[in-house]
Amino acid sequence: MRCDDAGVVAVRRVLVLGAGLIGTSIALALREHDVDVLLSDPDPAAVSLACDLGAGEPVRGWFDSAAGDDGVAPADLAIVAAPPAAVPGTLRSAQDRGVAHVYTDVASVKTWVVEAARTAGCDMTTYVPGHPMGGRERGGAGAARADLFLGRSWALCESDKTDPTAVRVVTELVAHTGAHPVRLSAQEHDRAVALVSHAPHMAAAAVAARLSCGDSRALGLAGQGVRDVTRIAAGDPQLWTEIVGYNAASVAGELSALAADLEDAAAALRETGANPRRADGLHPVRDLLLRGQAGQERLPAKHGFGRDRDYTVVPVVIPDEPGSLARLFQAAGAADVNIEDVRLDHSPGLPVGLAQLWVVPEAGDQLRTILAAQGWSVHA
Ligand SMILES: NC(=O)c1ccc[n+]([C@@H]2O[C@H](COP(=O)([O-])OP(=O)(O)OC[C@H]3O[C@@H](n4cnc5c(N)ncnc54)[C@H](O)[C@@H]3O)[C@@H](O)[C@H]2O)c1
Ligand SMILES: O=C(O)C(=O)C[C@]1(C(=O)O)C=C[C@@H](O)C=C1
Repeated sequence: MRCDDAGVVAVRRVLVLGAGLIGTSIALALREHDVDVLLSDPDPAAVSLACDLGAGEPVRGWFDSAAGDDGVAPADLAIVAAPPAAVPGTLRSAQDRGVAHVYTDVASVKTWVVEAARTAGCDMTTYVPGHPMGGRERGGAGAARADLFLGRSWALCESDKTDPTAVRVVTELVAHTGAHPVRLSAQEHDRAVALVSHAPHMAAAAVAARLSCGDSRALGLAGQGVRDVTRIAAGDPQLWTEIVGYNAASVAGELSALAADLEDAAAALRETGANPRRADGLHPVRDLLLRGQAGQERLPAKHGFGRDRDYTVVPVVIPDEPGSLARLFQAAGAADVNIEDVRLDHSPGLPVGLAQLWVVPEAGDQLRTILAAQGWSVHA
């Protein structure tokens, strides 16, 4: 790490402890800034996949060479990217071995993690508790993306014990990922994420859980609405049980308020079902819908100074038959267009699906023209 006269730090070497979705995504973003990244994980397959994806180099064995035992200098920063319950122990062990000058974590809950770290005897001066507000419903290194945090908020929950240089180092990390640092206390953080992340996750799970009772004909009618509302319900139940369990009181409060709103709406609908002519019967329903619309409008489009990487989406209707997606990819490849991302929507029973190809804007028109000329059903 270099620190100039103005106190600006340069992070050169980072150790990522936990090569899953978040650890590998951070590593990929750091590699784009030529930061040296070492990766470690109790699961060797996770490290191997992350390294193959270009996220960095493996630390030999679990912590081996980063421990300083064999003369390797401590990293500028160690990032604990493990599930919340594992953070305090991993941090303490890393600090005991002196693997880095500064430490941070990415756990989705902060009050419990910080208290547990303190109780475990961690050095709180070099530790900056953090939480990037970018993620996905799929875990593991295979789901990692370098741009996962672009334009997102990244909570930093330092205390008055935290060394200001440590905060500067972690702020530099956040800047490398394209995220925007938001400084707040661990308690403020946990109340905020109960509202904007943890309760929404439980609500999505509740909606998705209803689908497990639906018959397949009903599910066959599913459009984009239910997919939008339930996307995050695909997240890892083990991880999310930990997350909401460590933020229990705040999440419970949000869920009770949500349940009360839904119960009011259900009561009004029951009443309307029984007395369809009562003019004011649907007032609670309309009120909830209006408040819902107003709440949704209050969400900032994106936070911070960064802009999401611009992509053009090319929607193509493809037949639901073996090899059609492969042929579509081949056609894009032959047109020399790189597919940055792909989304597939397909309702069971329908003979076609919708493939949405994400490409850089300058390639969009070219891809549309070439695919259409080859007979693909390309849409605007
Ligand atoms: N998934 C999200 O959208 C999201 C977003 C922001 C923050 N987070 C937080 O990031 C952390 C990691 O979540 P993820 O989604 O990357 O999960 P993940 O399952 O993709 O990866 C977690 C990795 O941690 C490893 N691990 C387990 N115990 C460990 C230990 N003691 N030391 C080091 N590594 C260990 C696992 O082997 C796994 O590879 C969690 O604390 C989570 O709360 C998740
Ligand atoms: O976009 C998603 O898939 C997420 O769920 C990301 C999300 C969230 O916004 O709630 C989930 C958990 C995190 O701790 C941070 C971000």
